[in-house]
Parts: sequence; structure tokens; C-alpha cells
Amino acid sequence: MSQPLLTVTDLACQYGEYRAVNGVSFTLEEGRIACLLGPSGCGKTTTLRAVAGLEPIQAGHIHIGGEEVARPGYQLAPERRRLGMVFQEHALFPHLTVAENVAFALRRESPAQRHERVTQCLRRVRLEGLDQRYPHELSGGQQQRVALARSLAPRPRLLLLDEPFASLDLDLRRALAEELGDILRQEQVAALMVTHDQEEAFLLADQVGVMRAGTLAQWDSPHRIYHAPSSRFVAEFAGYGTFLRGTVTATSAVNTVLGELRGGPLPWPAGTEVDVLLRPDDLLPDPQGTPLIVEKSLFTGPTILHRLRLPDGGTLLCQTSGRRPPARPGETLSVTMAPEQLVTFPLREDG
Ligand SMILES: Nc1ncnc2c1ncn2[C@@H]1O[C@H](COP(=O)(O)OP(=O)(O)OP(=O)(O)O)[C@@H](O)[C@H]1O
Repeated sequence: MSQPLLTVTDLACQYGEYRAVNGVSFTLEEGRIACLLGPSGCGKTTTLRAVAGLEPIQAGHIHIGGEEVARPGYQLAPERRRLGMVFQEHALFPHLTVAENVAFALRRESPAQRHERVTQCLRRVRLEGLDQRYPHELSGGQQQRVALARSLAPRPRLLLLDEPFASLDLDLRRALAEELGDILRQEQVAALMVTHDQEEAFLLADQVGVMRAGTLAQWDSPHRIYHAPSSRFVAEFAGYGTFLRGTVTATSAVNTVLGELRGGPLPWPAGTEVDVLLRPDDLLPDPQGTPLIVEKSLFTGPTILHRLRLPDGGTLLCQTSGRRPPARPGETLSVTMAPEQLVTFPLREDG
């Protein structure tokens, strides 16, 4: 395994008396992409700013490339951390052309080297031919590409991005998120990005950190965040899902109204009532399965999301292919469960 490029250990950041980040630890390896994901105000931007050197830290350490860049009472200046930064607002210089914006951080290189690197970076972000335009002559998406090219040009070892696509419409931001992953991998630069869009994080990241109220709830691959969430909070934040009540059996399976689920060992004794997490794609249409009444079917194009009524009044979400017409409310859909992993949580206290 390669050496961690970024190590954040027990990080705490405070605004006055208010602890915005508390006990956050994670590592990011060379060339890998991570996203910090979480609801508004959970501390994502503060964590990113601490890594950037823009926020003092009250506890813990930050190491980049093995060098300690922050501890309580010490902060290496941002410009000495060899980082690139891209923020939500484009922050391009309006009076400079695209090429001049990208060349801005390359002042120490020879004109020939500068020209070559600017051309290479503009090709990377697919803006060849627009180098003599001014920022106001570009679309929002193109401006963000320039900002990206400009931050990549000096070959930072780590790129920090704070909601870089937030001002763009949904289709464009998803397309750019996917493309950003390709660009970062071609440039072999590691990146840490803040977003509150779960799909954007999943499209882009090797590792996702889900934050909650200043703490890191889970740091894991997108697949594990989705299929093996460590808490109900992560399960609910990481995409559609429903919970099916069941009882743990003596053989570490769970008995539910839809049948028995295996996949233990489970951390609960036999007889414990639990909620089993079921993602919409964990339920498969099956004529031999349990018939459930369709409450609603949402056609998205490639898929249909069905809300199915359980005998106890609860509901489950089931995803099917969009090739068939959506079911009408009141129709029956027979399903079986095939969860990727058996994920159980204690019953919610409020029932
Ligand atoms: N300069 C500041 N002074 C005081 N409190 C702040 C300051 N900046 C942020 N906070 C508070 O710290 C907490 C974490 O803020 P932060 O910006 O890190 O959250 P976030 O997860 O990035 O949120 P968002 O998704 O809304 O950008 C919030 O409660 C916020 O109100």
C-alpha cells in the first residue's frame, strides 16, 4: 500500500467556544480522491480549510507528505503546503484571458515551459481553442474548468475542492464530477472535495467521509458507505433505503415478514428485534416472492422506484428496470430480498 499523502489525526477546530470539528481522523493516499459528505453545517468546509492552512486547529495534527503542517499553535502557511484549491465561486481574474489565468501560478517557469503547461492543462479540461477568451465570455461550467486548469497547472500534490460545481445545474455537475475524476487520475493528483451531493461523491471518490455534527461518522469506499453503513445516520444519508423489522434467530439470521435473511454473524443475541437496511436494489421482482401492494411507482427513465406497502403498514422501496411500464397504485408486485450485505440496527427508540 502506498504511503499516505494526507494524514488528519484527532482534528478539532473551534470558532470561539463552538467546536465545529471534533476528533476527525482519516488518511488519503497518493493519487486518490476523497469526498467529505454531510448535511449543512456538519464541519466539512472547516476540515478542508484546516487542511488548506486557512483555519487554526485546536487539537490533533495534520501531516502532508509526511511533514507536520498543523498542530495546536502551529500552522504552515497555505502557500507552503503545495496545494491547489478550487472553490464554488470561480475566482478567476476577470481582466486576464483564459491562458493568462491558467499561467498565473507558473510565473517562475520559462515562457516556453509555461506555454506548454498551459496548453496541456487546457487540453486536459477540454478548453483548447478558448485560451484567448476572457472569463465573462465563458459559461459557468467552462469557468469552473478554467479554475480547475489553473489550480492543476503548478502540479500541486493535493487538490482541495469546496463544492466546485454547486452553482451549476444538476446534469452539468454530475457530468463534470465524472470528468473531474478522469482529469485527476490523468494528472495523478490526490484530491479532497467537499460536497453535500451523495451521488456526486459516489461518482468521483475512492473514499467517502460522511460527517455528522463535527465528527466523522464513517470513512470508507462508496460501495461500503452504501451497502455497509456503520450507523443509521450514514445509511439514511447515503441514498434511498428502507428498514424492515425482524427478529434475530439462534443461528444469527433475521426473521422478517418477507422471509429469513442470512449473512451473520450478527452482534445481537437471539430474540433481539432489529431493523434490516434494504436498498431499493436489494429487493428483486420475483413471481415466487412475497406479493406486496404498490403505493406509488416513480419512473426515472432507466429505472422505476416502487414504494411497496408492508402488512404492518410500513413501506419498502424497490427498484426495477424502466423497460416495463410503471405499476399503478394498488397493483401487486412480488419481491424477494437479496441484500448485498446484511446490515442491522437496533430498533429506533421512537419506534
Ligand atoms: N467563521 C465562523 N465563525 C463561527 N462559526 C462558524 C464559522 N464558520 C463556520 N461556522 C460554524 O461551524 C459549523 C461548521 O461549518 P462548516 O462551514 O464547516 O460546515 P459545512 O459542513 O461545510 O456546511 P455547508 O455544507 O453548509 O457549507 C457550522 O455550524 C457553522 O455555522
